[in-house]
Parts: sequence; C-alpha cells; structure tokens
Amino acid sequence: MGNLFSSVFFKLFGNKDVRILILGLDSAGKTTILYKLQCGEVLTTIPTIGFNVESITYKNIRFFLWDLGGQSAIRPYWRCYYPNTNAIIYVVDSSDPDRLGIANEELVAMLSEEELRTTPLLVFANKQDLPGALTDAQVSEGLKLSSLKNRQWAICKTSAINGVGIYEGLDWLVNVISSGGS
Ligand SMILES: Nc1nc2c(ncn2[C@@H]2O[C@H](COP(=O)(O)OP(=O)(O)OP(=O)(O)O)[C@@H](O)[C@H]2O)c(=O)[nH]1
Ligand SMILES: [Mg+2]
Repeated sequence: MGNLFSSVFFKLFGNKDVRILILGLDSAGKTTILYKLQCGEVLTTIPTIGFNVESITYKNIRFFLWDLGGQSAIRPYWRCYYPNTNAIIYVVDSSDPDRLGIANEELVAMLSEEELRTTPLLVFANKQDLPGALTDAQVSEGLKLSSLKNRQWAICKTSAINGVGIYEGLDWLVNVISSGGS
C-alpha cells in the first residue's frame, strides 16, 4: 500500500515541491505552528515582519511552509506570495472572538484573488488549550466556510502549544495533494 501510494504520488508530482502558505491575523499562532512542525518544540516568537520559510518532509512529501506576518500593515504583501501555491493554512485565534469578523474579511479578500481561485484551504481553529476558546463549528460559522464554492476545505481544532490537531490537518493536506486536488 505504501509503495502504491508512493508510485501514484511520484506519477502525479515527480520532483515537484509542495508550497503551502500559512496565513492569518497577527498573533493567531502561525509562527508557533511552523516551528512546532519543523523542530517539534514551542519556541518563543516575536511578531513576524516579512516571512519565515521552512521545509519539512511528511509522508514522503516535501512541504515548503511559508509563514507570513499577519499585522494589518503587512497583510497587503500577502498577495506577493500567492503564485504557485498548492494549499493555504489559515490560522485563527479561537480565543479572540472579537476579531473573527476581521479574520473572515481577510479570508474572503484572499480567496477572491485569481491565483488562489481553487487552492485548497485548511483552517486551524488554534489556541484550543485556552479556556473559552470557540469550537471549530463556531470558527467555521464565523468564517462562513460552508458557503465556499469550488474549493476543497477543512477545519481542525489545534493547539500549537501542545501540538493537538496539527498533524490531523497535515494528513488532510497529504490526501488532497496526493489525489491531485491542488
Ligand atoms: N495558549 C496558546 N498560545 C498560543 C498558541 N499558538 C500561539 N500561541 C501564542 O500566541 C502568541 C503569538 O504567536 P505567534 O506564533 O507569534 O503568532 P503569529 O500568527 O505568527 O503572529 P504574527 O507573526 O504577528 O502574524 C505567542 O505568545 C504564542 O506563544 C496556542 O495554540 N495556544
Ligand atoms: Mg509570526
């Protein structure tokens, strides 16, 4: 089964690298997630000005993960990174219901860009370890995910601090990518 998977994958991709953008409002947890994936640890972060990029290999796929700064002044630069993106991870701070509306507006603006017209979307409803965090259903409703058209999407409850949910999300991405969905 593993060999079958690998052979199908390489027929589909050859040596192609998989490019993932990690986006979301400032302080959502993007950089924390990136380094949790890359080195398995929770690093102390500072707000990202510009980007961090790391590669990880997971289930025989080499992912290039681009973590972009989410502060409002630098969100306009996200679009510089859209070309050739295979999937988007959109990170939401589930403990910040007041900014769910802004998170939705930024998501809608991003997904309306031609270069991301059908790009698969994985939402991380992050900071689930905090008391009172919104559920994945509440985050999904706030982002109006059920109204998305012509796009594969999924939402996972995550905590970058304890690692919960992150690999479930990556498993979904592996399935989407290996079935040619991006
Ligand atoms: N409790 C909790 N705190 C988290 C979680 N993820 C991130 N944080 C904290 O949230 C703060 C912001 O995290 P970052 O990873 O720097 O956020 P970011 O999305 O990269 O922010 P920008 O770079 O400004 O766009 C840090 O203090 C993290 O430790 C989580 O799942 N749970
Ligand atoms: Mg950051």
